[in-house]
Amino acid sequence: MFSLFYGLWEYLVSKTEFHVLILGIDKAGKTTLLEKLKAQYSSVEGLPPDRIVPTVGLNIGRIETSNSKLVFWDLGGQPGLRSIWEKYYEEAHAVIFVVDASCPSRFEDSKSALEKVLRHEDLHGAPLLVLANKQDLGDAVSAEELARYLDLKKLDERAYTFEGVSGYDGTGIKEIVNWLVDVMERSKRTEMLRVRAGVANSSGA
Ligand SMILES: Nc1nc2c(ncn2[C@@H]2O[C@H](COP(=O)(O)OP(=O)(O)OP(=O)(O)O)[C@@H](O)[C@H]2O)c(=O)[nH]1
Repeated sequence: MFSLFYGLWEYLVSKTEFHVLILGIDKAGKTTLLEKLKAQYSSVEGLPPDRIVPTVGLNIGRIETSNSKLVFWDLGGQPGLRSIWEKYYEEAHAVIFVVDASCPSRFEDSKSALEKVLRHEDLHGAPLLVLANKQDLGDAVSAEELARYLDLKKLDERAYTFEGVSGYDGTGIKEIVNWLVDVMERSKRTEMLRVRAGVANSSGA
C-alpha cells in the first residue's frame, strides 16, 4: 500500500524531462545562447561569450522550470560536422534552429541546412523553434523577416514558431523556454517517445 502511495506521489511531483536539439550553421550563436540559458535557469554559471570556442563535439546544458527538466544538446555547425546531427534526431523532443540574423550572406546556407533537417524522417512531428539571433546588433533582421526568407509555410504536421533573440543580452530567452515547455507537453511526438521509453524499460533495456 505504501509503495502504491509513494509511486503516486513520486509521479505527481516528478518533472518530465525533455531533450531539445540546438542546431544551426557555424557561428550562428548556438553555444552562446545555451550558456545564457544556463545562466538564467540553472545554478551553473554560464561561460561568458569571450570564453566560448567553436563546438567540435557536443555541449550539454540542463535547466529546470517549475514542472519540467530540459536537456539541451548543442552540436557543432561547421559543414564537416553537420552529418553528426542526425544521430540525435530519434531521441529529440524538439528542435531549436539558430540563425545569425545579422548575416544575410549566410541565410541561404541556413535555409538549406534547415530544409535538410526537416526532411529527415527521424524528426517527424518534432516541434521547431527558429531563432533570429544577435538582435542586439543594429543590422539584424527581425524574426518575421527571417521567417519570410526561410519560407517555412508548409510545416503543417509540426508545431513551429519564430523568435528574435540575443545570446548576448538575453532577449527572448524566457519566450524560448515557455514555448518549448508548453508545446512539448502537448506534442504527439512526446507521447510517442514516452511510449517507446516505456517499452524499453519494461523489456529491461
Ligand atoms: N553580437 C552578438 N554576437 C553573438 C551572439 N551570439 C553569439 N555571438 C558571437 O558569434 C560568434 C559565434 O558564436 P557561437 O556561440 O560560438 O556560435 P555557434 O553557433 O555555437 O558556432 P559553432 O560552434 O561553430 O557551430 C562568437 O563570436 C560569439 O561571440 C549575440 O547574440 N550577439
